[in-house]
Amino acid sequence: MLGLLRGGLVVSCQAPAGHPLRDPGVIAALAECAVLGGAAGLRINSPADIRAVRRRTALPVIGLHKVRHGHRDVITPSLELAAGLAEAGADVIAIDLTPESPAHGPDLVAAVRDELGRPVMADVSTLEEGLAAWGAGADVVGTTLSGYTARQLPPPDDPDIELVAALAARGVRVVAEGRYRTEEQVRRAFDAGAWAVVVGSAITDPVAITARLRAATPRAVDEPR
Ligand SMILES: CC(=O)N[C@H](C=O)[C@@H](O)[C@H](O)[C@H](O)COP(=O)(O)O
Repeated sequence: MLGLLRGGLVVSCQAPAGHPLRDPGVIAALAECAVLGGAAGLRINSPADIRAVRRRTALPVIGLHKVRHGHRDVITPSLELAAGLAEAGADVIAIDLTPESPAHGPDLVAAVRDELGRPVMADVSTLEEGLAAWGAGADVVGTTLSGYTARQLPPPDDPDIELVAALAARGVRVVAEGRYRTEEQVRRAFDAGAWAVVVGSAITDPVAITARLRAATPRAVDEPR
C-alpha cells in the first residue's frame, strides 16, 4: 500500500472541532473530490473520519489521531490510538516523533510496525528528529511539524523545502508536508528529493483559502472578519 503513494499527491482532509466542515460525511466528500482529482492517497484524522472515507474510496489512507497536549495537538501519541486507526481502516499510521509528544517515539514506531503490522509515517520538525525516526524504523518521514513546535513558532508562510532536501540527501524516504499551497512548491519538493507530497488546507479548508485571498484585498486591514 505504501508504495502506491510514491511520487504522488496525498490530500489531507481534516476539519477541527467547531469548523463548518466538521462532519465525517463532509470529510468523505472532500476525500472523494481528491480521488477524482487524481490524488494518490489521503491523510485523515480520527477513526470516525477514516471509516466514513473508507466507505467511499479504496485509496491508501494515512491515519492520524490528534490529541491536545501542551500548546498544540500531538499526533497519535499511543499504541491504543494507533490501533483504533488501524481498525478503522488506515493503511499507514502517522506518529508524532518530536520531543513534544508524551509517547516514546522509537518504541511506538516499533510497536505499530510489529504489533499492528502497519507502516509508520513519522511526523517531525527537524533534521535530527527525522534522522532519529528513520533510524528507529519509520517507513517514511514527514516534515509535517516543521514550524509548529514551541521553539519554532510562529510558522513561516512557506513550506520547509530545505528540510526535505536535507533528509533526502541522507537517504531518508521523505514526505513533504506543511504549508504547500502552489504547484511550484510541490514541484520544488519533488526536485528536492521528496518521495510524496501532502497538501491539506490549500485544498480542503475554504476558511483558510478565503482568509488568504481576503488578505490581498483593500479591506484586509480595515474591517474585522
Ligand atoms: C501541524 C499539524 O498539526 N498538521 C496537521 C497534520 O496532520 C494538519 O493540521 C495539517 O493540515 C496537515 O499537516 C497538512 O498541512 P497543510 O494544511 O499546511 O497543507
